[in-house]
Amino acid sequence: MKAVMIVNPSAGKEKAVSYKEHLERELSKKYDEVEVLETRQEGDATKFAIDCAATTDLVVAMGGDGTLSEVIMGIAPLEKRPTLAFIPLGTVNEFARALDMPLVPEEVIDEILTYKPRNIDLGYIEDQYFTNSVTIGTIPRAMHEVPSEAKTMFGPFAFVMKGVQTLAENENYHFDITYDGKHWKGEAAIVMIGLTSYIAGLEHFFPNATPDDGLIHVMIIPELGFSELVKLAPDLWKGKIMESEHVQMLTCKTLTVSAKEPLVTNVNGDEGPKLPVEITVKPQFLTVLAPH
Ligand SMILES: Nc1ncnc2c1ncn2[C@@H]1O[C@H](COP(=O)(O)OP(=O)(O)OP(=O)(O)O)[C@@H](O)[C@H]1O
Repeated sequence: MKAVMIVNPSAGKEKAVSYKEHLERELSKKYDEVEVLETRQEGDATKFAIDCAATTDLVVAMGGDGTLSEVIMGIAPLEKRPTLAFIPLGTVNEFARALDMPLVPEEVIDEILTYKPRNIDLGYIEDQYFTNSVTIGTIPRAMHEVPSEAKTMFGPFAFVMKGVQTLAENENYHFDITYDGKHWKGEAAIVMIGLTSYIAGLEHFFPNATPDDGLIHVMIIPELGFSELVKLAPDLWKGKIMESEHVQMLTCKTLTVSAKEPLVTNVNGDEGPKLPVEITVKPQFLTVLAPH
């Protein structure tokens, strides 16, 4: 059996290289051959994943959510997809959180051979696969403006601070949403779309979502005045935002989103395609190693 490690040496405060040998040793206990490939630039992880897919049983992405997305972009379209594993070295690590993995890389490496294969859903937006979230509106626009030094210093909190600040700016967009043949039209500040319970590192965003339920979960958040925002913030932290009278929740398998305004999506924390977009879910599409 063969395993391939795809390592982004620049990820997570550049600690990837020090974990590399540890993981290689661990995988060698089970796999006859372990190959280590280091990325140098954007696109390498996708290319490596495509090149090795036909001849490997396991691909391990070692980096942040960006590296993971690149590996998934490589293997998802293939007919024969190797099993995927992930060592979380990024700032937010939405995917690891959604799968209940420890966020300490050493722990994941120590436990990886005990993890079980689990078939998880993938989302598909235009020509791109995603594991966790698509966000549209004020917060995602602000996410693209968070400087990388702030991400390094404050981690997910940097996104939350920027998000709350932006919500209070009172911007609204005119959305037109079709979901499984039904229709929603109205003004909103943000549309959050998730496959799992986590968005931007916040647990319980979609408390009922599991990574393999075959559903797209949607939350539509209207424009909020400062006082409403202050009232809503604790609910957001406690995972009770969906009980708020202010937000609208939907679940579906296919979704199209357009808006009067020229908005750009944020896919798993990175800039994604412009509206209009079509989003579908590919149920239990990818096999990943997870703690349970
Ligand atoms: N050797 C390299 N040097 C610099 N950048 C690289 C290298 N290899 C890959 N990259 C790019 O680094 C980008 C960021 O990687 P990734 O998201 O995995 O880590 P991160 O930024 O630390 O994590 P997070 O996004 O969670 O903060 C990827 O989009 C990838 O294309």
